[in-house]
Amino acid sequence: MEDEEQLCEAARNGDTDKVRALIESGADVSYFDGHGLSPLMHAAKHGHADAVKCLLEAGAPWNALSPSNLSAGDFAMDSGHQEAFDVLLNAGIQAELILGTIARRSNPSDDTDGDYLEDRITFSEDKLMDSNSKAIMMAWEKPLMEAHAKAVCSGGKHILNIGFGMGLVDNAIQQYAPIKHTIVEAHPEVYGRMLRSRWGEKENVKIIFGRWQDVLLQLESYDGVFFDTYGEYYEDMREFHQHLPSLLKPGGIYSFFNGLCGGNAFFHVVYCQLVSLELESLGYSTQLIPLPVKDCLGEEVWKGVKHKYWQLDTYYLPVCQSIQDSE
Ligand SMILES: C[S@@+](CC[C@H](N)C(=O)[O-])C[C@H]1O[C@@H](n2cnc3c(N)ncnc32)[C@H](O)[C@@H]1O
Repeated sequence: MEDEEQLCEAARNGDTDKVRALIESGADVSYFDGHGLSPLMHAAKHGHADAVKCLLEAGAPWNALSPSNLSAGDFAMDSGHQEAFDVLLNAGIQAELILGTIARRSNPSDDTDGDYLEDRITFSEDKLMDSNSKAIMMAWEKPLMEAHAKAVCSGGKHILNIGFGMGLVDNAIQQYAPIKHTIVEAHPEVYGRMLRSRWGEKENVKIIFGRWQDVLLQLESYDGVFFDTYGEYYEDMREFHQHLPSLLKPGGIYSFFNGLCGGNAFFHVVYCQLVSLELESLGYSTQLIPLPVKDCLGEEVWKGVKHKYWQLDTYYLPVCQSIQDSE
């Protein structure tokens, strides 16, 4: 048997001494066997936390995917192996904190947002699409947007929403009769549609047309802030978070669309933790409220949509507030 096949077998059996010896003799830790599984996936699937540690230390990629798009962390999670899961989660968080390989902008000149904002977009009753048939916003998210609106409106009557899209969250925010409801929208066609549907005439609404990055000086402090843009990266959201201390009043609530890595359950957990840690470093606590979404997401929803941006059964709605306020 090849060294790598032996490595998979040792990982599967939790024989850490053998795993170590094979690595020392040069076995490739990033090998995939005939089923497309790596030694790390075998160790994770069988809950051998020590073997998982050993393989990670030897450079096994924590985020490699099997042919069915599962990572080692998914295998540990699905089989209920908490210790192996925790080791992988920690490895994922550390790696993403340093490298940000999954959701971060890899090339600073790759300005997707710039392109998107110059694109033609298509409106229909149940979705808003970009020129590449990718969904900017979809009607199945309505209950989620209603829950976000409820959360951000619970802190007071001055509300800021970044990204109008289909106006689902803004319609829901209006139900709470805010004194002032500010909406920032950057796409000219979305903005045009807002004006045609008379959003600009509502007494309590102020529309600011432009990228949030470019209109920060026009913003004030709010009791509730919601962030949901499109065509941006995790890095942009992190940048937005740097402004929270001036955007959010004491006692205010912040929430954002939590679509981070919505195609893979384990990567999503990694990013939920990562964003919570990053917000914590800015002085905010994050509560993630689980909302089941399986029932509103049949296959037919995605007809004609190129990228299925959400594939998980549960949505975790973030509710963030200043740690001082929550104490
Ligand atoms: C996912 S949609 C928002 C959906 C909205 N939450 C709803 O309930 O319908 C994202 C919106 O953000 C806008 N957008 C994208 N980048 C932006 C930016 N940098 N600043 C402000 N708006 C932006 C897009 O044009 C789009 O209308």
